Amino acid sequence: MPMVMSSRSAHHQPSQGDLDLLALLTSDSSSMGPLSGSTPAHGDTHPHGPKAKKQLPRRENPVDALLISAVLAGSGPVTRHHLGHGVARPGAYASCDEPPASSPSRDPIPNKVVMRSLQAPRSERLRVQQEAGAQHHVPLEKLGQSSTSPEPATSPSGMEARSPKTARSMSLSFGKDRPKRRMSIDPAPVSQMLQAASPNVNFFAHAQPGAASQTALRRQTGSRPLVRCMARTRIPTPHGELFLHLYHNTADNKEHLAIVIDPIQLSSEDRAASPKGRREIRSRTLNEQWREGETDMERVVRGAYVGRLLPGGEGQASVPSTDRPGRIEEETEAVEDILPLVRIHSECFTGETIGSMRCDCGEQLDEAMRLIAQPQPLPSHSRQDILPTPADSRAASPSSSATVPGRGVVIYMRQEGRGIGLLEKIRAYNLQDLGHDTVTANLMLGHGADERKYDVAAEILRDLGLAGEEGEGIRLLTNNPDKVGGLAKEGVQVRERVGMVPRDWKCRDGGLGDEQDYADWRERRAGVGLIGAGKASGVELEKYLRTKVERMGHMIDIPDEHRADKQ
Ligand SMILES: Nc1nc2c(ncn2[C@@H]2O[C@H](COP(=O)(O)OP(=O)(O)OP(=O)(O)O)[C@@H](O)[C@H]2O)c(=O)[nH]1
Repeated sequence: MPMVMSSRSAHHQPSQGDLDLLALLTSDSSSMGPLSGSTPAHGDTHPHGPKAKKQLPRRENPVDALLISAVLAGSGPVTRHHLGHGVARPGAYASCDEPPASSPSRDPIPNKVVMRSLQAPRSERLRVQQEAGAQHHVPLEKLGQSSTSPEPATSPSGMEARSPKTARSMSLSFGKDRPKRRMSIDPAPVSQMLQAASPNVNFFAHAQPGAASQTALRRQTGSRPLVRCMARTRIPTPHGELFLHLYHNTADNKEHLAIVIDPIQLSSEDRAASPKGRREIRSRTLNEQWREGETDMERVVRGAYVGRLLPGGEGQASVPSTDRPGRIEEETEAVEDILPLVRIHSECFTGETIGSMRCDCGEQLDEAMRLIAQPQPLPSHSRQDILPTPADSRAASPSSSATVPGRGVVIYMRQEGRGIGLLEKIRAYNLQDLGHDTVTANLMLGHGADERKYDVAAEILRDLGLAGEEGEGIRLLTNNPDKVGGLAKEGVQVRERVGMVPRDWKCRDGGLGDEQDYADWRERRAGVGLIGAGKASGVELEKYLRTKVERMGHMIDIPDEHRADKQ
């Protein structure tokens, strides 16, 4: 109901209209006639006549007569929206449209009913909020030192071995001119800054949306796709701590991953036990400065730090050099070291997540991580006939002086179903249940036997400094000749291939000893899912493995008892 009150007299004599209105509103009757003698409402140019309302709608809610009286006795033209602050007294908020109470144009009104608003208008509250925010706000450049300052030419090598000239200690909270404060003290501006810096879409799509521009990006680098490590974080696993890296690229919209096992980055014991001159496995694109004025806090949150982060964030991590991250510059003499062990692993939801035993993908992922994390004999001490024991794999540091901490990476490619995707793989499984093998099922669905490509994986290796262009090269964990050829074609130096033997075959043919070894394996199971778990086995797995060898040329010998002609 409109509550524009009739004009009031300066002495607060209620008009007849006011009294009529009061009587109407407080009356119990539902059949009142038109108001008699009412004066027009404020601003209303139509006197009561044929056009005037014959009846006012019945109010369902009881009306507080005292409230109405108070308004009538009070101030000037007021709507109910302004009711709360229309009657000014010092300390209350004045009517929005009227001059302030101190204005000489306003007459003091004796005996006015005082109605104080406990809440300021929204605009006023926002203004106060902003002022308060500004007082607590720390400029972005103060949130950690800006990364625009020149980096030392030398790069840090790790948390304990770092020298002051190679690594600059970092306060995660504030600049040097302020006393150190924990970053949790002031979360609001930090989160604003981090949210503004968040790359929540594909980096390359964000930078230049559209397929055409992605093609243009590729042209800039020849035929090679661009990759960028968007973030990295430490993950503790049954195989030790590792760093998970997430990549964007220009070739597809998938988020490929790199699981980096490089214990010297996190453990001083492993660093001491490693050959001098061992280079940390770090992403070049992650370590780069991404924009002018990027703060240390932004870099830390995306994982571009050296060392280990601790609660409070102070004193342990440092910002890496952007030119040659992770190298121990003081070491000039080349010292013999193991080559990084690399696995290019293709996503397999069924095998890795729900424990399918149609394939050995889950076991392979676990086995690859286990093998990379194991202490390794130096090449000159290499004893191919001795396989490390499960006890070795549990040990945090090398079990003998002839071994050094392992290192390497699993590149986890989102190429589900050998590149055909999960939907098509599920359909292929139904064909397999009808008796076809994995290759035939793919072909029947109109796919290639294997549709994977290795260009993005090669670029990720290059980004991690593992493509071998600077002399090192890798050992590749695979039985698949296409992987070796695919990476070599992309310029990766594969110095050695290391076979992946299914655990079931190892246990049975004595390669790992006997069932007792397998029992040990099960014992060390500490993770959830298949990581840290045992072996996959079963008739369907046997068939799958045989197909890989017999139809896809995988370079592994089928044990006698598993050959089809022996069954
Ligand atoms: N299309 C199809 N893909 C499968 C099937 N079983 C597993 N995969 C996929 O195969 C990929 C693993 O590749 P494999 O050929 O088993 O092994 P590989 O990686 O080429 O070879 P290795 O390096 O020796 O292990 C994963 O992407 C799985 O999702 C299947 O029956 N059909």
